[in-house]
Amino acid sequence: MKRARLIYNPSSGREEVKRWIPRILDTLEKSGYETSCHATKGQGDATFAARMAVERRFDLVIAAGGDGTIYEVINGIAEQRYRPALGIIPAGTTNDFARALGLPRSIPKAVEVIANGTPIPIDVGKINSRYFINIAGGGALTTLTYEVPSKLKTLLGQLAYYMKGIEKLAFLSPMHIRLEADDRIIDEEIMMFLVANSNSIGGFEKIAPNAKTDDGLLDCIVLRKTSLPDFIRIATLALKGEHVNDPKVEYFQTRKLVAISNEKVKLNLDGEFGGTLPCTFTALPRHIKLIR
Ligand SMILES: Nc1ncnc2c1ncn2[C@@H]1O[C@H](COP(=O)(O)OP(=O)(O)OP(=O)(O)O)[C@@H](O)[C@H]1O
Repeated sequence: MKRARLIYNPSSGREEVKRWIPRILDTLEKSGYETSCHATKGQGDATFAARMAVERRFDLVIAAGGDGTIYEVINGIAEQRYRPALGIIPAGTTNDFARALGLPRSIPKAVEVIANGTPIPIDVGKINSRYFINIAGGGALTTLTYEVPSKLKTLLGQLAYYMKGIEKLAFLSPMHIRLEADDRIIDEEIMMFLVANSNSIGGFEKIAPNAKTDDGLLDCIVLRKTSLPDFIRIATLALKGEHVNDPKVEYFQTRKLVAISNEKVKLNLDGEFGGTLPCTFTALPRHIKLIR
């Protein structure tokens, strides 16, 4: 039998994944996987567990949780020479990456996909010595995702993010950042920059409309200095993917992006705190095999 390691975060989303474990194990067994489980205990544990699964040569690693759990699992696998196939069970609050890939958001259906799907290569973003699979960013509002307490997400789901977003709007301010891409340099005050591997970010499904998870490119969105009303107007356009034509927005694709600032710009990697600038983003083309 093939061997699978299920790494699940019992605190993700509405804390539902635990009750599905017997069903998950049963479905995987029927499709030929002998599966063992690891429940994460806190920050960094999913990375550690994924690294162990690589060392022990598992055929498949399944990340069950939110985008933060997937991020941690990716960071345990991406740097290794042997990289098991990856399965995703979306059990978080926003589940951006699962949404971008069109994976079912119901836990039993997602397990069926893992049991019967095929491994497809996908790109991974590298930033200094860390990895991200969906989205990275810096500047105003990008600290939002890791500032929302887990308990509030359990209680309110995605609404918890919107509440925090509204609270943070009052403190919106630009930062001077220099961005060096393959074909351009932006060196000015900006509100935020995003570097995307997929088109779904924070529940907005058209924020990087040309992004593909296997094109070896990073999709960058830069929002220039704006007033609060302009910011809200552009966020509204972003719901329909129309923000990319706005003069305040620069949208481009690149293989590499260098970001530098004299200010303390915090980075967000797949929703988690990822250190501060300076940094270099690169795309690792088709680096991980994802079952879908
Ligand atoms: N047993 C645990 N108890 C509390 N927190 C945990 C536990 N295991 C992992 N974590 C933390 O959970 C965070 C990741 O949560 P995850 O992204 O999976 O779910 P979420 O935050 O509900 O969903 P989303 O990212 O979609 O909003 C990580 O910061 C990790 O450190």
